[in-house]
Amino acid sequence: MTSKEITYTKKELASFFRLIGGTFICVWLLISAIVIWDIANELTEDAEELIERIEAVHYEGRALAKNLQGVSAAPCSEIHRKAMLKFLNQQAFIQAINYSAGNVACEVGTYAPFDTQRTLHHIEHFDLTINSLSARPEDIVGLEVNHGDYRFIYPSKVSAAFLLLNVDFELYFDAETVNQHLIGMPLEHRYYDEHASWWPDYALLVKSCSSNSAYCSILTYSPRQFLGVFIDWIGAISGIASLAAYLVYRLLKRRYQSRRDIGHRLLYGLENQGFYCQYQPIIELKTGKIVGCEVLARFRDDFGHLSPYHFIPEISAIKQTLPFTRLIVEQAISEINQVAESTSKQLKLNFNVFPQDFINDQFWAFVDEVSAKSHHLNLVVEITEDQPLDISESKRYTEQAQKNGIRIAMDDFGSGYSNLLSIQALNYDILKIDQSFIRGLENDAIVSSLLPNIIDISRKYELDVVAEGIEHEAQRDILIELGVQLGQGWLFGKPMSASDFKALLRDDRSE
Ligand SMILES: Nc1nc2c(ncn2[C@@H]2O[C@H](COP(=O)(O)O[C@H]3[C@@H](O)[C@H](n4cnc5c(=O)[nH]c(N)nc54)O[C@@H]3COP(=O)(O)O)[C@@H](O)[C@H]2O)c(=O)[nH]1
Repeated sequence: MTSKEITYTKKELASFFRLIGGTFICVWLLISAIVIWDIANELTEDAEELIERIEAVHYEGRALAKNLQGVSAAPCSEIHRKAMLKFLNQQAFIQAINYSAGNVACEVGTYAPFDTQRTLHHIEHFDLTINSLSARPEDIVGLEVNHGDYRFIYPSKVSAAFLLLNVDFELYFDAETVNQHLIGMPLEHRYYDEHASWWPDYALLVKSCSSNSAYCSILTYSPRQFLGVFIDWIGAISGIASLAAYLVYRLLKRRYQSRRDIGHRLLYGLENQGFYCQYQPIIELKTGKIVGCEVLARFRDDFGHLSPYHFIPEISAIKQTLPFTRLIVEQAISEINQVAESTSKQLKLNFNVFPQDFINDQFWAFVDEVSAKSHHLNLVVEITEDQPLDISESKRYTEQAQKNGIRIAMDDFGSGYSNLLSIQALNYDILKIDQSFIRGLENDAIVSSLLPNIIDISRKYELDVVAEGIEHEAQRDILIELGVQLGQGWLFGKPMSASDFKALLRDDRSE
């Protein structure tokens, strides 16, 4: 994985999930609008269809009645029956004609007697009788229409037209003087008996009136039906959305976890200002004068700070020592060169190098390049022998660096692999005594008893000595007595920002 792929922080994850939530709500609102629009469309079509059917029945019955009234033969005579049969054959819907007046009765066509009859209202000399209109189409027997002494029987498929899908409807006659309910559920009575008053009567209502006649229909979609459709949609969408959200969550979580991994944090930090510099003053012990500083790298990101003891070995493990050192040194030179310039001082700038980079041409090419720009600085490369050094290789680079005015310090002398052989072979300029020798110096700690010998060695090899980790004045005084020229430690200042270091330099009255 490259560092470019690792881009998720806690904040980014939160905004990502907000985005998913927002998208989900928007999609849901859009779908809701589409569903409502679709249901309203369907209702309108059904309402219009209902009107068309009732008009077709109305006109056919009316025309037939007119024709039959023109037959002058005696009711139920042979001629009358033949005429009824002839007219019946010309009808699109009517299935049977029944004549009944006084004690004369006859019929033509196929006619199944109705079990129950519900007579609807008288409209324009028309009596509509719906028989067994029920919610189940297979129960419908038919539709019976009365006109004077004639009765027309329509087949069940015509009645079925009134049983519109799954919606509540009302068909009514809306003439100037009459407003007559025909079939269906009268709107004004709907739900009032069955439901609590807070429950709305309908969620959607569509009205359609004929342009040829006074028939009108009203179709409504009850809240329950509406809810049912939504629940189906919610189920489907939520299922898909939950699955998608879960997959995205897994993906982000995996990335987030890998992002928390220290190696990834450091890689990301190298490209995104995760590292910054602090400076610890280096002091001339006798005078207290600040002669320079050591740059110490720091790291922080959205997950918090990491100690150098934690990230330095990791930088080495992920093979980023050179890019890391370049980043730190470039930043330090830029900041401290400015400090030196503004305080008119020539300063030592000590920086640490990994042993594996010490024998790398690229590293030295970089040092040459930056030293040319650092006019107010004397660069000191500190090398820790926490890994064995290839002495013969290192010698070549040490000599070249020294020719270029760069001084070489052995860091943390007395710890790691640092040894006397290396001092002899590598021609160092400076020896930095590890702080373990300074700790307890004022109390005659055992390790401190080695100090005079270390100082003798440094004299023998003409090395400057810097004592690290000086915390107390007593330690400083003993070191001065032993002849140590330079030192650093909390007594003089903890690692600090460039601006604090500048302020410290300005306050330095030791000169
Ligand atoms: N290759 C690089 N190594 C680096 C770099 N920056 C830091 N380091 C190495 O990390 C180790 C830990 O460093 P740090 O936590 O910054 O500790 C240093 C000082 O803060 C600390 N110190 C200084 N004075 C005192 C003191 O009086 N008391 C006390 N208890 N601690 C003190 O000691 C560390 C000094 O570091 P060094 O002189 O280099 O030994 C450490 O090994 C750093 O080298 C980097 O940029 N590159």
